[in-house]
Amino acid sequence: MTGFTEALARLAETARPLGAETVPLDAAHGRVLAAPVIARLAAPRHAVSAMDGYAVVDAATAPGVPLPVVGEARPGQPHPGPLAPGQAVRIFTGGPLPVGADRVIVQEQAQRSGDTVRFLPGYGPGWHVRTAGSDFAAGTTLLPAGTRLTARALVTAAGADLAAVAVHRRPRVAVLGTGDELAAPGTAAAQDWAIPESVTLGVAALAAEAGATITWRGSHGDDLPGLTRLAGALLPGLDLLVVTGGASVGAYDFAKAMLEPHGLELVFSRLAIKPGKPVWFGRVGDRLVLGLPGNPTSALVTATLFLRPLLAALQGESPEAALPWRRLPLAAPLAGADERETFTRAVWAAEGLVPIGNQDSGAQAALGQAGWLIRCPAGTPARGAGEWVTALAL
Ligand SMILES: Nc1nc2c(c(=O)[nH]1)N[C@H]1C(S)=C(S)[C@@H](COP(=O)(O)OP(=O)(O)OC[C@H]3O[C@@H](n4cnc5c(N)ncnc54)[C@H](O)[C@@H]3O)O[C@H]1N2
Ligand code: MOO
Repeated sequence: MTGFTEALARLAETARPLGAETVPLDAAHGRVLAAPVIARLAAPRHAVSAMDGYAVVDAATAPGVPLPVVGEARPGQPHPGPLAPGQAVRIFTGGPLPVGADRVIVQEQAQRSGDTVRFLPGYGPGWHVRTAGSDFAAGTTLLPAGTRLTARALVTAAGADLAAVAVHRRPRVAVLGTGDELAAPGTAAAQDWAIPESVTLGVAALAAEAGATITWRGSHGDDLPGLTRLAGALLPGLDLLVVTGGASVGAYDFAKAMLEPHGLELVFSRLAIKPGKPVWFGRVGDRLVLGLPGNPTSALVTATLFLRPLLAALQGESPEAALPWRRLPLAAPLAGADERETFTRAVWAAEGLVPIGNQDSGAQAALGQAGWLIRCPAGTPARGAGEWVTALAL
């Protein structure tokens, strides 16, 4: 069986970034840059005031000495002329510093009387000037390619005076659940032996959160010819097909078999991880296919561990960035791992991580509570409260 780290490496090698498109900044939130953001102008463009007050020539200013106020500077509206030593200009935050001025004294330290102003003793020490280019110079690379555009990064891109950015195309993803027993949520109670089809909803939501466009989501019974036809219909419009269930060794596990007539080439199959042993990944031509177990907890844990990095790689982002492991303390004992690397579901209590009591890979109630996954490499012994572990937010 293949280990977790090796499986992730093979997945990252197989997934090439999708092509680029240009989108306006309004539509760029959450997208991954295909080209760097380079500043089209400097910020600030000119020396500006950082406070509301008076611009002066420092060497010609002293406490208590009245200075004539010769004009006003506001953001976007400079004082037209230069400032002579011994003069002051009323200035507001962001206003351009008049030529000749080198300092701003805040208005709380000023006494204005008609057209003159005098300053209180101890008006220093701040000069309150942002020099031209002190944030960034024109031509500076502000965000490298591969950056996901967060709310914060959008401010940087807009501040660089870009109207639009080049980003990788969103992966087109279909999520197909398999199983005769599956019924649409809300309809299972009325059918003998049916269970609500819960998994594709969560997997599709996780994929959408990671930047995918969900082109199709649904389920199909365990009928090999029907599944083969459905896969054939879905694949041409996709970058990635995610199949849930039918991944194990049972007589009705058709997830891989349905793709064989379409030319499935497996990259890995069966992993030394718990949960998630039946996870598999492959290619059908230039389409990718990821198989997740049908058990709900297994499916969502393995979607976190494999689908998130896969979608990151398809969007030109580092796959490692999709799994930000952290070192955190335990607040309760943690069982050890056998020969399979184990991912234990946990919650965060005030003092640290507490493993959830029900670790069944078919669980749905415990899955809804779990906020963390604790990673235990194969052969890790049991650990106690206060020890530190590697964990990932789910
Ligand atoms: N003899 C063996 N049996 C099993 C093995 C094995 O190695 N040898 N592996 C086990 C492991 S581990 C897992 S995980 C499961 C996963 O099997 P499948 O991926 O083939 O999943 P299914 O059999 O289709 O379903 C398992 C379980 O989950 C329910 N399910 C499936 N799809 C959904 C869905 N969309 N929504 C809600 N629930 C779903 C299904 O009804 C089953 O109860 O295999 C073990 N067996
Ligand atoms: O590997 Mo299965 O996902 O343990 O239950």
